[in-house]
Amino acid sequence: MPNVSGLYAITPDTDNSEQLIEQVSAALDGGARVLQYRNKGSDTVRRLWQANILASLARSRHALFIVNDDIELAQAVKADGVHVGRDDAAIAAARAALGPAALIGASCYNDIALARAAVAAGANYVAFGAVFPSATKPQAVAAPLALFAQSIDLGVPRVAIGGITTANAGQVVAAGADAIAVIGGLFDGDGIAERAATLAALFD
Ligand SMILES: Cc1ncc(COP(=O)(O)OP(=O)(O)O)c(N)n1
Ligand SMILES: Cc1ncsc1CCOP(=O)(O)O
Ligand SMILES: [Mg+2]
Repeated sequence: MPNVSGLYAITPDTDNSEQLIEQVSAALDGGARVLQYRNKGSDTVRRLWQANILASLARSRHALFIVNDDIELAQAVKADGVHVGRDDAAIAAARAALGPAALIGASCYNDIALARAAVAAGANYVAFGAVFPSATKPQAVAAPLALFAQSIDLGVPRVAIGGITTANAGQVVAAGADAIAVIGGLFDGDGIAERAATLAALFD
């Protein structure tokens, strides 16, 4: 089964679909290997429309497409998988709905025991964060980079998230993260393809 590694782009939450498509195309052109659709603000119709377009964009670039939180939306757009956190569906429920081939990612915050439980429950990758303060999610719990050295034996890819930029991503990769999940540090401002290429090259 393909799994997550390298640059993991997460979409900014927006109703502006035209701009979103341009931004995501640039991130994929730059080398993002995984794309997560994360939208908590738009209505159901727009979310379905955006997710469908982004799923085909990701597919055309051979990148994995993951939907945040929403199992039904992941099913509707034939996503590669879903990402769930503590306020979302249980891993077992996601697996039951999406089947054995789906990629299920689990947020584990700063908690290795939670990561071990997530793997035991069938998660295909885990995420630790926020590894740096995040303007996108300022209330996120702080997670030390040491978690990556401590979780080498987990047996699934470990994704870092939170406040990652081209300036600090090298530290995260050096700490042992298998992938870096980025919103603001990738999508804020012009030059998305260039930033994506810089971030992706850290895994070469
Ligand atoms: C790759 C990745 N890691 C962590 C999260 C955060 O998930 P969660 O804790 O459920 O918070 P929300 O993103 O739903 O606000 C993620 N989405 N992706
Ligand atoms: C969803 C999420 N979970 C922890 S931090 C975060 C937001 C990541 O966004 P950014 O890369 O802009 O800090
Ligand atoms: Mg969530």
